Amino acid sequence: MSVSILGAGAFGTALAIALGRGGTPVTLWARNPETAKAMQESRENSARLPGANLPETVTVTAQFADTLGDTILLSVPMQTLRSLLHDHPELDRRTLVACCKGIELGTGLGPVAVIHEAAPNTTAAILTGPSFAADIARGLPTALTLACRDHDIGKSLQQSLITPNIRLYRTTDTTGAELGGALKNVMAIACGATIGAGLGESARAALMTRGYAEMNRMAAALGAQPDTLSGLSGFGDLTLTCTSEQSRNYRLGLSLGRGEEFDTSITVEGAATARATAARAAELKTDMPITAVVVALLDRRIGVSEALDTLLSRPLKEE
Ligand SMILES: NC(=O)C1=CN([C@@H]2O[C@H](COP(=O)(O)OP(=O)(O)OC[C@H]3O[C@@H](n4cnc5c(N)ncnc54)[C@H](OP(=O)(O)O)[C@@H]3O)[C@@H](O)[C@H]2O)C=CC1
Ligand SMILES: O=C(CO)COP(=O)(O)O
Repeated sequence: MSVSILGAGAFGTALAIALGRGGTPVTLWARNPETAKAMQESRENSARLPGANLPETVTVTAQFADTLGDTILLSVPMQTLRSLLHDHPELDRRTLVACCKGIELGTGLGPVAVIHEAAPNTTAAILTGPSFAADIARGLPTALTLACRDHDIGKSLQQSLITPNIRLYRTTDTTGAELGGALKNVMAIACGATIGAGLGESARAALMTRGYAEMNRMAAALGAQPDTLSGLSGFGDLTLTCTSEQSRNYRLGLSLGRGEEFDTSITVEGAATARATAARAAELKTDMPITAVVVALLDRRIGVSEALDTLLSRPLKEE
């Protein structure tokens, strides 16, 4: 069994290291030939995941034709997933596992739905849940969710993708799994902004809890199974991302709260996802006040204190 990983960013590289360390032959595809050559020679991704060595079982290449292994993981940012599939029609008719977390701007779709649209003869799955690339690469223990609507293919992927430090739980609810991974990033921006502005940990706990309720409302509106969001892909990842400075989404929030600039070259999925989700929520007439406030913060239409005031001044209701 071989695995190909398309996208040699922090997460793709970390997954390659974990799988390769477990003895699986891995081909890691970087779109930039110079990046691929440097990684293949130095056995490190110095730009995105410095300090983690690639095992001998991992080959890095920019030749797309070399990357069509038994199992294909797509580890590119959400807003580039459709163009990757469009540029490589040979990915159709295969089993593809999305490793990205987000909602597509313009369509309001998550990764599995985008794969189904762009490569209609594909079996799509998603690997999601709480894990920082650096933790995976260091061999620290993690537990993730593998979601695939086809039960048998999901079972086989679960077997192929476990590693000594990645334990996988399985579900057929791809809608719930992809929503949890996408929306927790929006909540992490809100929580980072709250802490950055010095509004305190009590406010963060309130935001996480009400954010979780908001995530569940959207999940219900889109037909997800009611308990999926209480698992690793929802509650688990929300907890990790809203409380750790390792999270880029949380760090963007911190910068907003402190009134500092943030490096726009860093992948922060929650920004586009907040906008895409706010638009989808309006269509579905689903109340998502924290998401709306995050969009207003990102657009610099309001500051953090005003954002919290907006949330606290909403009509009183039952929990
Ligand atoms: N980092 C983490 O801890 C985790 C990340 N994820 C998710 O993984 C996904 C990827 O994030 P991450 O790896 O961290 O991001 P990075 O910013 O580290 O890397 C993104 C990678 O995607 C590549 N890329 C961008 N656009 C394209 C494209 N059109 N075609 C091919 N490759 C492309 C980039 O290539 P180039 O270098 O040439 O620009 C780069 O290698 C995100 O959805 C994220 O939420 C999930 C769990 C943990
Ligand atoms: O998804 C992640 C942890 O599960 C990584 O979070 P960030 O993209 O915010 O760094």
